[in-house]
Amino acid sequence: MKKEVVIVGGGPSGLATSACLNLLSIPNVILEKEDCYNSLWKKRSYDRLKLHLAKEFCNLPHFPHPKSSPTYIPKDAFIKYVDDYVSHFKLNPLCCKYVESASYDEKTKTWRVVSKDTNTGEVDEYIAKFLVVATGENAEGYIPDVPGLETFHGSVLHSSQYKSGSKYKGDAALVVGCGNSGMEIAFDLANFGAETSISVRSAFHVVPKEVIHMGMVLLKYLPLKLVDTVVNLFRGLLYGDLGKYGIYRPKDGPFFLKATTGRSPVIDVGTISKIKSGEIQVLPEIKEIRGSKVVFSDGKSQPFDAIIFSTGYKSTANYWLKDGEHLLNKEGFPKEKFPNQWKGKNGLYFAGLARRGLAGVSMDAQNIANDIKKIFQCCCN
Ligand SMILES: Cc1cc2nc3c(=O)[nH]c(=O)nc-3n(C[C@H](O)[C@H](O)[C@H](O)COP(=O)(O)OP(=O)(O)OC[C@H]3O[C@@H](n4cnc5c(N)ncnc54)[C@H](O)[C@@H]3O)c2cc1C
Ligand SMILES: NC(=O)C1=CN([C@@H]2O[C@H](COP(=O)(O)OP(=O)(O)OC[C@H]3O[C@@H](n4cnc5c(N)ncnc54)[C@H](OP(=O)(O)O)[C@@H]3O)[C@@H](O)[C@H]2O)C=CC1
Ligand SMILES: O=C(O)C(=O)Cc1c[nH]c2ccccc12
Repeated sequence: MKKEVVIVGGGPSGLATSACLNLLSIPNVILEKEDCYNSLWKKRSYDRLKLHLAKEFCNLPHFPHPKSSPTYIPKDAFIKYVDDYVSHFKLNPLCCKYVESASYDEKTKTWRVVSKDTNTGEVDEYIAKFLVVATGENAEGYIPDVPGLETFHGSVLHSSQYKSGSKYKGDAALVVGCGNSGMEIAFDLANFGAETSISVRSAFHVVPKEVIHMGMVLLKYLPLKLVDTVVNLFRGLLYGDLGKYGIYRPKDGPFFLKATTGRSPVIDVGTISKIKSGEIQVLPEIKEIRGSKVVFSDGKSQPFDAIIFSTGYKSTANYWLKDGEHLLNKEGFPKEKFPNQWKGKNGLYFAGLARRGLAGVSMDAQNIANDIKKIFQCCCN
């Protein structure tokens, strides 16, 4: 099948890019491997999830969140917002289309995209001038290779499979990893009456959402380092020194780290108060597993009924994008740094790989559509 633009991935990035292209009357198709679009939010996130950033920082292009919605939008309302986005822009993502490969043909100067229908096994081939990689930063859950994991007697899952703590009441549950997922899942488990522990490997920032909001607003007027100083001041006043609870702060500030490494500060949903009260136990790095016991880096061990690996995600763009090594690093992210990371070569684009959340998704979609429009006009005139 010949298409002008093939977009791989029907999450917010793919949908936003398609909407921007539709507005410029550029034909495009979205291929999504799951049986629904926006699958991360619909199928791979926990029940109590809310947007961590205020809604003004989470708009998709040309479609602000309704005035009536709360500042911090719950998961179901965000799913509805994306459903409304799809209806409003008359998007038509093709679901159950798993993209197996995409390669560039120098001779014809086109992309050849091969997809397989996950229901029928039918293979389709698309030939396109432009290819948009929109498979996301969170395409696959990552679980580290912990020695002895296969011997564990209890249940093991990744944070993307966790829904709620309701079935863990009374269980000893260990959360590994203290990013936003781990810290919120630990809070949820404790709320549902699990005996909860969290394993912490390195230093991280933890900040209340109101302080992050203040920081995001200040960033419009003040230099980043100054904003970090103000944020750290508030954080210190609100939490004090968390070192005695096993939580240490990185040397660089939260917004500096976000901008330079993409690592988000942890936005506290109440976990710190449960750590301070002893309801959640902080443990060091996990070293190995022996049956029901988990051994930590300080040599101590404890039995657990369940381990929830909240150890992050992997981009999978490298798996299916052939000869992408010169543009993608081995983690599957563009080598080019923000703000130039969205544009590849030969009509290749990356949407949603800037580590800047939904605001980054929105910028990428608009940049990509406008760039394609420019090239499209040149070719057609
Ligand atoms: C738990 C969680 C909470 C988050 N909360 C926020 C937040 O509050 N604010 C914020 O700004 N950001 C947040 N993020 C960041 C998140 O990355 C964005 O919200 C958003 O979902 C990114 O959209 P995306 O389309 O780039 O990626 P995704 O939503 O991951 O969509 C990618 C799509 O590509 C599909 N796909 C993958 N591989 C293939 C293939 N080979 N063939 C076909 N289809 C494929 C996937 O099935 C998926 O549907 C959160 C992330 C997580 C994990
Ligand atoms: N409501 C919201 O808005 C939410 C947003 N998110 C966002 O989704 C994205 C993914 O978040 P998340 O799922 O938390 O993943 P992250 O990548 O942010 O965090 C992963 C955590 O796992 C740790 N880790 C990784 N490998 C190991 C290992 N081998 N041993 C021990 N610890 C390890 C990391 O520690 P180390 O620093 O040492 O590598 C880190 O603490 C982020 O951008 C996050 O902000 C997530 C949840 C909710
Ligand atoms: O939820 C995330 O991880 C995001 O990437 C959203 C985001 C974009 N910029 C930020 C600055 C501080 C905290 C979160 C974000």
